[in-house]
Amino acid sequence: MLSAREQFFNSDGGTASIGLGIEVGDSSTSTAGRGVYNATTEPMTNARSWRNGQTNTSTTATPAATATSTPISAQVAAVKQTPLEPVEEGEEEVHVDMDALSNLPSRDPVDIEFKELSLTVKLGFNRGEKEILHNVCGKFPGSQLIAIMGPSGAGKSTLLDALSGFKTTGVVGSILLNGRRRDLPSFRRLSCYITQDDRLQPLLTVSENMHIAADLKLGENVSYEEKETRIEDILLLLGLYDHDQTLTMRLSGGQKKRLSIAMELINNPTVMFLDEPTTGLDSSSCTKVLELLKRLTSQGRTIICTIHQPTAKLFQIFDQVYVLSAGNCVYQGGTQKLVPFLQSVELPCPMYHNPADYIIELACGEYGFDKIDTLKSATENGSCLTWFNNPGAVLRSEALMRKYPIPKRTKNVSLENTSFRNQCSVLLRRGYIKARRDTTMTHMRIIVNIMVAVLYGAMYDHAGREGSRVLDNYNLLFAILMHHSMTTMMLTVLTFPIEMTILIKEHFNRWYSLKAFYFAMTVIDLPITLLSSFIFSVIIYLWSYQPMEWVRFWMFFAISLLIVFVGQSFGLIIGAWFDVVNGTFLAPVLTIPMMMFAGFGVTLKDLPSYLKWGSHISHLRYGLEGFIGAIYGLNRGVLECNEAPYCHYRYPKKFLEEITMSGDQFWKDLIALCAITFLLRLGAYIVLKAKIKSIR
Ligand SMILES: Nc1ncnc2c1ncn2[C@@H]1O[C@H](COP(=O)(O)OP(=O)(O)OP(=O)(O)O)[C@@H](O)[C@H]1O
Repeated sequence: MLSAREQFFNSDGGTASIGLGIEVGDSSTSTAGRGVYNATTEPMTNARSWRNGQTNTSTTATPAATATSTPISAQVAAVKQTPLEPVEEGEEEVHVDMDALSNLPSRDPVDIEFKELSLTVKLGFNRGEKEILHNVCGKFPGSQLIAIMGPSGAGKSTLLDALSGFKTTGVVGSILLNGRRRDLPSFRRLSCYITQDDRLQPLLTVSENMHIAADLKLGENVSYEEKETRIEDILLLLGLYDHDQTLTMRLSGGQKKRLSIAMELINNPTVMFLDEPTTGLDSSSCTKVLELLKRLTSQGRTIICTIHQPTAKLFQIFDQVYVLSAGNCVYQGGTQKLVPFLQSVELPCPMYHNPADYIIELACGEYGFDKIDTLKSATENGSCLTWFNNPGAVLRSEALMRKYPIPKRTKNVSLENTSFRNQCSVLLRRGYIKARRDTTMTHMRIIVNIMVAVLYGAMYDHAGREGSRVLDNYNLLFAILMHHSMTTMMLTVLTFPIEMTILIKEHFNRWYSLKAFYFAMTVIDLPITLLSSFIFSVIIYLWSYQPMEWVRFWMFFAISLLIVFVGQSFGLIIGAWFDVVNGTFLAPVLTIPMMMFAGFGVTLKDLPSYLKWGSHISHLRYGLEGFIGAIYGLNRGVLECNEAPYCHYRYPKKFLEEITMSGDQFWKDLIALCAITFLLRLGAYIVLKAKIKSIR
């Protein structure tokens, strides 16, 4: 059976019935002749009533048909009075404590105004630029829930990014906050940005996530009791109190969305930007999330969301709507004023048609592109305030500036709310909880190291002391290098992009500085790196019968550890800049030249002179040389020869000569590996910083 909308568009030019008791005319360009709302008709608020089949099947709009349906005003009142949708069968009941809201301090409203705002992006080398927003204007009054709507690709997220300050490159035009030019660092202190995808730590419980957020956002000066009270209040308010011990990864989509909001509410932002908070949620969860946001505006918060195509019921929850079409504004004003606006431009909304759907259809150009121009000129690309709920009450810039002055920026004060020391210690705590629970990163690393060591041990049993198996031992040392280098590098390449998405959100919302993140990430990984490398080294060293001298073992372990660090740092650089797919391709490809320059297949002496430089940058070369120094250097004595009648490399010196290594380069190799690790770590930090900058 065709939906009402499909029937509407399937009409073949003449008068067609849409099965709702409405007659429609030529559906392609004109609305003339249709049943339409007039300025005095209230918009339909509960689209479900007709979508669920409570429709009149007669083919003409009759007074009787409308009289039998619930009066629209009654539906509006019902929607407005019901704080939460009744819980349907099988649906989780959300316990919301409205009193908790009163414990959150109120805020002076922040009014956002933008004028002649354009945003241009670069399309890449030699491919020019593209303007996404075209001189749009607008005004988002304080204490309101505002929807940015529009067809896909209209520029909703881009506008949100520009207004929140998430994107600064290519933005031209002015953005005013309570009449004053936006000072981005000050504004970031007042606002938060909640991304469309829930970038949450999956292995932490709701309570742990909230405590980490509180410790990072409120700092040491707020007492533990105060933080507890605030967390409790917010969890009660958002209906998450009963789930505080649930792991985040086990939460439903709606709960995750609410947790994202809860975590940002901790420091009570005045302006909240949410990118598609309803995407992926069922209609009941959508309503709950939007109603919660609506409640939050009552304390002075301005909440701006992008939304695709809300149902009539969701649309009604918003105070104001800003509709974009291909980077231009086609409507700005109250949700209740949309129908009268459409009528004023002679594009009346068909009766029983969700006005939100209709304006999107117009914005898509479904009724002709000339209609988009009409709408754009009627709204003056966002400058027109006529359709605001109460245009007379919208304060002018000068009045706003006096009434609600935005706190000025204090020079040389960092953006984060807490000290570097506090950020590091909280991030280390979070890292510790994650490491304890993360079976992939922690347990598997240990298990894989044990398994590979056992496998190598079985294959190269006795190779370390036997004169006839020196070449086998040489192969083993190179295989160990490859294991240390590749496993850690690939693990980082695969896991860091996920961490990166969380970092981008939290860093933008001023939870911590990049330095603190980087420091904590480096430190938190040390114990597991040390442990897994140590276990590996002990097993393989003993099983392959390497020389039983402490000094040689520590030399062997030191080189192993440094190779792990180099591999990790290399993985970090790749993981910070590239996505998983490209990173997985690039990491092994970049390792191959390092292998070639290691002096393993082709001795260093035989490398062509024009390729010699390669051996100086290859960490595998220093690793191999260091291993050889540890195992065959330090004037090692004559090897046993039990497994063959003739042992060509019984004298280690002979072997060293053959592979053109002196065996006394250990300290040089150690220093070179330390230097490479340091440079790569520094490089990874710079790449990470550049990546974050490039996104913005
Ligand atoms: N960095 C970029 N380079 C090139 N084009 C871009 C870039 N960022 C955005 N765009 C383009 O700008 C337009 C608007 O993108 P935006 O993500 O703001 O749309 P949207 O309205 O939020 O869409 P959706 O609802 O589908 O998320 C799209 O055509 C998109 O392809």
